[in-house]
Amino acid sequence: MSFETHPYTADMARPRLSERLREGCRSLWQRQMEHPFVVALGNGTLPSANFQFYILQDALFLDELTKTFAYATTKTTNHEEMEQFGTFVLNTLLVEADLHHRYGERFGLSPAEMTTIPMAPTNYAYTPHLLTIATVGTLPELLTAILPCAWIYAEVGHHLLDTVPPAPDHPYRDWLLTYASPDFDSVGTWIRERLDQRAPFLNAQEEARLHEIFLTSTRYEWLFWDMAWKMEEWP
Ligand SMILES: Cc1ncc(C[n+]2csc(CCO)c2C)c(N)n1
Repeated sequence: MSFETHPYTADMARPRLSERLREGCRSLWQRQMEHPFVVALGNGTLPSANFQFYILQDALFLDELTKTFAYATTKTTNHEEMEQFGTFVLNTLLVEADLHHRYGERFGLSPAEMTTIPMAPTNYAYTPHLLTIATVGTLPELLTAILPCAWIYAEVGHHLLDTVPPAPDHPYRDWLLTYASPDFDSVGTWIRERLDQRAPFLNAQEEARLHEIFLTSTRYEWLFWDMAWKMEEWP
C-alpha cells in the first residue's frame, strides 16, 4: 500500500498520530466530499431509492459496529475507557436505531423487516474487517479501524451543512443534523485522544500497521457511499 507523505522539517511540530493517519489518505478524504452520493445527500436531490438502500445497509452495519465497541471494552482495564465504550454500544443501538427506524417507518418497513435484508457485498466485506481487528487486534488497532467511521461522518455532516444549510423540508435533514451535531463530533474526538495518548508507546512497525488499517477503513467508507449510489448487488 502507498501512503501520501509530508516532508516534516526539524522546526515543524510533528502532527499527532491521528493527524498523520488522516494525512496519509488526504486525497481519498477529499474525494468523499465530492462523491455523487454525498453531494446529492447534502443538496437533497438523492433519489429516495438510494437513500432507502443506504439506510437499510447502514442498519446492518451498525449492528456490527456495536459489536466492535463491545469488544473494545475487553481490551482495556481503564474504567473511564470501559464506560465510554459501553456508552458507544448503547448510543449506537439507541440513537442510531431511532434515526434508522424513523426512516424505516417512512419506507413502510418495521425494525424486524429491516434486518431481513441481506448485506450488500461492500458491507459484507467492511464489517468483518472491523470485527477481525476487534477480536484479534490490539486496542490501538481497534481505535484506528473505527476512527475513519466516526471522523468522516462528522466531517461530511459539517461540510454538507456548511455548503447548503438544509431547508425545513429537506428530505434528509434529520440525517444531516445527527452527524453535524457536537455530540457526534465528540465520538471522533474521544477516539482520537485515546489513540494519540498511546502513540508514544508504539514502534515503527506497529505504527505502519495502523496506517494500513486506517487506509483500509477509509477505503471502505468511500466504498460504502459508492455501494449505496450504485445500489450494489451480488452477481
Ligand atoms: C458506514 C457508516 N460509517 C460510519 C457511520 C457513523 N456512525 C454511526 S454510529 C457511530 C458510532 C457512534 O455512535 C458512527 C461512527 C455510519 N452510520 N455508517
